Amino acid sequence: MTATREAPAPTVDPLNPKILRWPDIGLTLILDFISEAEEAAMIEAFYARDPLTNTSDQRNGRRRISQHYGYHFDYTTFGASETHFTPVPSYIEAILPRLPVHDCLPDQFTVQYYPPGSGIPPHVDTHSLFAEPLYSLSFGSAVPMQFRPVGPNDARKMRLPKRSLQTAQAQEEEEEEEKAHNSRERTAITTTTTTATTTITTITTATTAPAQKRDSDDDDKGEEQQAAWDLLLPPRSLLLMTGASRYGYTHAIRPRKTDVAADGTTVVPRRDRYSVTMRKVRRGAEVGCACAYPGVCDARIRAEREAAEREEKELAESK
Ligand SMILES: O=C(O)CCC(=O)C(=O)O
Ligand SMILES: [Fe+2]
Repeated sequence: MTATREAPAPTVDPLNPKILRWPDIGLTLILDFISEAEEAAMIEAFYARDPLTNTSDQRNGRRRISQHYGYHFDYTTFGASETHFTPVPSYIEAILPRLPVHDCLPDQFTVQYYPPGSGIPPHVDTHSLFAEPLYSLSFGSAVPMQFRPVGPNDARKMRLPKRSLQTAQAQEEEEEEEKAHNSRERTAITTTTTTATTTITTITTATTAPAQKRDSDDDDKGEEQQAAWDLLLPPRSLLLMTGASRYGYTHAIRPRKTDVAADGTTVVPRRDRYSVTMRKVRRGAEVGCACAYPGVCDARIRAEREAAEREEKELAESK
């Protein structure tokens, strides 16, 4: 397993020591964003909707479970559905006025439960479909989130003609299985739907046969992986991703049952962790992206593809 560096030192807000910033990449972490009472209410609300009657199975299966609120994503129009809307629970509504970016309030919410051993594969939340600020509110227990600047390998893989569509959960299971088989890994990027309501572009791991020769993928992965670092997300903290951290970094939660503490030796068992991902869905003419990371920008990749198709058609017609 590749050792991961700790997050670079943040800038602490001079007026509020609970606000930590990484201004060069647009990342902010606000500690104690919600109270313990709010946290308890959120956990209760999660189980009220998903009683997990088969809890031991869930735990053994180490499956992430998602609940969706607000506007759903419509794959037929490639935009927000105006008809498919799940009312937003009051415990989420209550925190909206407290969010730091007032002119772009989220309207799509994913509550996720991560039993120990579960995670979310490295991904860049789709650029064109969600507005810039992405929020993740953590509750239940702390977990390290792994950030990694995207590299040429990510861009190359995102342009592979064949993309497999599978759920992030299925990928996680695959990852787990791969680990269990103790095989070597190589990277592959697929476009992934977490559910019918959100899209994330995922950089996932796939297995090569143990006997297979090392290829450039492995080398690329090694290089890119070297730049990865872990940011511990304490319970009740709010993470805000904008700029580079939103458009030009992957983020992931490794599917592990334990983590190594900052001292480098203490093994910390994972506990139940929950999060609320909050995004604003782009609509109509707002769908698109002009970020500084065309390599991993779905809007640019789509435009490239359309241009290539046009060219091909023109060529065929001129024959
Ligand atoms: O659980 C989290 O904190 C992050 C989830 C996430 O990255 C996503 O839903 O896109
Ligand atoms: Fe994400």
